Amino acid sequence: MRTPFIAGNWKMNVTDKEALAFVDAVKDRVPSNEEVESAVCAQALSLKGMTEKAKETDLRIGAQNMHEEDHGAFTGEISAPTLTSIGIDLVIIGHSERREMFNDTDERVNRKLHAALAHGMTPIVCIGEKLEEREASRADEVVRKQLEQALQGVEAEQVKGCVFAYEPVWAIGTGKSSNPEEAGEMARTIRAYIRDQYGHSAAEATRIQYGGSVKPENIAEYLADEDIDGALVGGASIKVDSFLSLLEAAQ
Ligand SMILES: O=C[C@H](O)COP(=O)(O)O
Repeated sequence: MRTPFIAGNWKMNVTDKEALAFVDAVKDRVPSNEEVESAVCAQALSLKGMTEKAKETDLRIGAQNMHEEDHGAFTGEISAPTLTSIGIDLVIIGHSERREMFNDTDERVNRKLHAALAHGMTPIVCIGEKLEEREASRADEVVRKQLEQALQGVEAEQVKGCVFAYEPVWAIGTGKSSNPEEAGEMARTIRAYIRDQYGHSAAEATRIQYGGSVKPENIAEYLADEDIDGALVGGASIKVDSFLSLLEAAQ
């Protein structure tokens, strides 16, 4: 039985002051990790302060991205050793916005995934098709290829600790959520791929989130599917009440 995992991805929408106030407001109200795991992924600047406030609570703080190298001349980037040194062990990798706007190619996603695993971090690996790919009936093929490339050289034991977020690009921030049946079918495609490549126990341990216009009103429909183990939520994770409602619906 996989514990549901609800992660907020605030993108660039929450200031440091707001981020700290959010942690203060939710930290004693999130469910226990045995029931639902909860996390928020914030801008890098806020991570240290948030982590200090969330210490000894069941709210996990994560990064939205990191560089694949441990150090070097990469102005403006943030590394896994820097993140782990302040207690961050959760990171989103390959979000479609980064794939689209910041050159996160499949190859870089793979390198970032290796870096996260090498530093003992939990990666949330984002995969998902664009609208034209779904309309051309290529969604499965696109997602399988993203998975195959992201996981090059990753061992079965490591796959167990990965979280995969299926986020159809056309459903992100648009209010047009994927219907829960289609999202469930894709979660099964992802799990079947992992079973074929890495075996039954990796497939059973891996958690698969759905992301794309998830809200308190629709999250239960996704979580009702036995292959959807949580959600990666953008807009609806920013307000305290909305975030807590998402967690409540997952309990
Ligand atoms: O990472 C989260 C996704 O991009 C979904 O964003 P959204 O819930 O605002 O559609």
